[in-house]
Amino acid sequence: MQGYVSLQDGQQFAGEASKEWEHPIEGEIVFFTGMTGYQEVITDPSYRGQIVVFTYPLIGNYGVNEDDSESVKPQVSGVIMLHCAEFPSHYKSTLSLKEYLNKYNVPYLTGVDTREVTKAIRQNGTSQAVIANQPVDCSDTEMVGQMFQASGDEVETHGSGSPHIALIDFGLKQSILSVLLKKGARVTVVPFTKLKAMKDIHPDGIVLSNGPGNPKDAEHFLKEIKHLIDSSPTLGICLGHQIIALAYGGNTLKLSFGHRGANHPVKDVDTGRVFLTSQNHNYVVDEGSLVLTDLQKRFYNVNDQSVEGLAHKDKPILSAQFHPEANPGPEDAEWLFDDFFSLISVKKGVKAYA
Ligand SMILES: NC(=O)CC[C@H](N)C(=O)O
Repeated sequence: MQGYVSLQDGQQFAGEASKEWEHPIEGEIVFFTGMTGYQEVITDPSYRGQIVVFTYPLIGNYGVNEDDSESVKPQVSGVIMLHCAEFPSHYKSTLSLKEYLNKYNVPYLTGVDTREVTKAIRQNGTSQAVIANQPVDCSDTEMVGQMFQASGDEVETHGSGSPHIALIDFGLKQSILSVLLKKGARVTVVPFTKLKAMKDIHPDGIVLSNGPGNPKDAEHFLKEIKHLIDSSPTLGICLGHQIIALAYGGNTLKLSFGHRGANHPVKDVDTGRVFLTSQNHNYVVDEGSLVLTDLQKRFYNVNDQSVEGLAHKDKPILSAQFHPEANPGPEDAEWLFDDFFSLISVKKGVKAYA
């Protein structure tokens, strides 16, 4: 069955539809350049409300497994591929990608010239788009804020180790929780809408998670977040990093087409080291706005020089626009969690956590 993805600027791209849809499906269209990692991308809550174009021509060749999801179900609004493997091959695979997407009713197109779509997004910027069985005029569709749909509802504690981390959930990836537990921490996940619970938690450190949408959607929570992180070692990841910048008086801007992939080079201003990172973001901290704040640039993107992380001038606060928890992508930046744990130990006056 014929399917189309229509962009807001009027461009349309044809492919094979996964089924006949009752209604057109809207979303913000973005592209991901990694060769692998489709399961993590599709289930990452930061992609909520987005239609993801996979630029690598063959997707789904190792299937979908029980271990690699970043949340309990797919989060994307739609998927655009050139080829999607019918017969995956991997010892862990339990479903083909098509079976998985169909199981959760996620609309997808195959047979689309994904590189042409990517060129269109690169030329005109990220925009709203529509998937349907016919070309659609979507010039007046508007982006819908997703932050309130992506985070969990309950305050939950995992593990029994140390330090005790409060992980503020804006739509968190399971990998952030997994890395913290792997490093021995006890983690209390606190939905960002339940910050009042923090008064009974007394964590040794705070992690602000990733999440979907515009960081400015969290503006009503900034005062409370600043109050919490002012007195606690803090690590912000992706949306969490952007929220730290906003909380301390900085600004965020929208990139033309975002960074999404598994090989984005980042330079550490402190050490001069360059390392490869996993990324997924539309927004960045406006470097010029940092002069008005007590934050300084700690990392930057080697490709476009944009801000990739911050450190507070006096307080134990660190942040990364990239994903130190990887998944998908390289684990080269996992040491950032160790640096964060060191900030906690210094604050507590002990040598280091295991
Ligand atoms: N992965 C994330 O946390 C993404 C942050 C934010 N939604 C952005 O697109 O920039």
